[in-house]
Amino acid sequence: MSSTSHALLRVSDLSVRFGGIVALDGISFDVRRGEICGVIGPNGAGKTTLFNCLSRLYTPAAGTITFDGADLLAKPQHAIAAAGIGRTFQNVALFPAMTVRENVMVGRHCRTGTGYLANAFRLSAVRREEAEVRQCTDRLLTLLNLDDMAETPVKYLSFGTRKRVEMARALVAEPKLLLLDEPAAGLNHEEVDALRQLIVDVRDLFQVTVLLVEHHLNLVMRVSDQVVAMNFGRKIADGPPAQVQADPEVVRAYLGTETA
Ligand SMILES: Nc1ncnc2c1ncn2[C@@H]1O[C@H](COP(=O)(O)OP(=O)(O)OP(=O)(O)O)[C@@H](O)[C@H]1O
Repeated sequence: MSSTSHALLRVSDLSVRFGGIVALDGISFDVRRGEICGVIGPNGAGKTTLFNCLSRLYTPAAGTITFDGADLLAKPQHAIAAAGIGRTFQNVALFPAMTVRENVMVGRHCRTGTGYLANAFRLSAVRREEAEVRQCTDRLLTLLNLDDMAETPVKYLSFGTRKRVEMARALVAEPKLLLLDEPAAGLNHEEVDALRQLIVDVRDLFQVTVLLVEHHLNLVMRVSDQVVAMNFGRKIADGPPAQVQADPEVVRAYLGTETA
């Protein structure tokens, strides 16, 4: 089998324009199953635009995205989680007054099937489903060391711990691909170190493929199997971290740019 046949995600010739600005200019890359892929690039390179295409917030002007053998662009945004893509947000998007367990349970919503009427009458199928959601959630809280704070409202937790809760909420839906949007933003040095370990543990435990868009070069280089470097909407390098870091075009793109 060729290496490309292992691709869970294939981005081909993707282009996005905002008026006269070309935010993505024919970008292509594959992400292989079970791997951690980091996307880097200086400010304005197009990382967020790419991320927004993958989570179906934007529809590109041209190009295709194939996820798990199917056309991702044919799916509406609300069908993404059920299709097997989970995501976290740059500015943690949890319900602050709800407990850790409640926040994580919300993430299972896309895997539940009972409808409005069944819920209104609390039929036995609903009770069975609730028990199953609770079981999945508790298993995940244990795996991510969140047991002790299951009943704590999220607003009392540190930013680093909230990121862990967000990761748990994405994972409870059993995604095949986890999209992490600048997970290191706002974290201190020790928290970034813990995050690096968490990303590796999550990949190993859940056998999930990870794509992270990140400014923190040190984290990306240490955690990724593959790094895609972008500049001005184009891919300038793609390969193992050491190779991408040493690439003359990547060095040029970052020259004079703060690299965390
Ligand atoms: N909604 C928008 N309307 C107009 N232009 C946009 C929009 N979003 C992004 N752009 C432009 O598209 C280009 C790519 O931006 P994008 O935010 O994707 O880059 P980035 O790599 O994520 O940058 P940063 O690291 O600063 O977040 C930039 O020139 C940006 O100004």
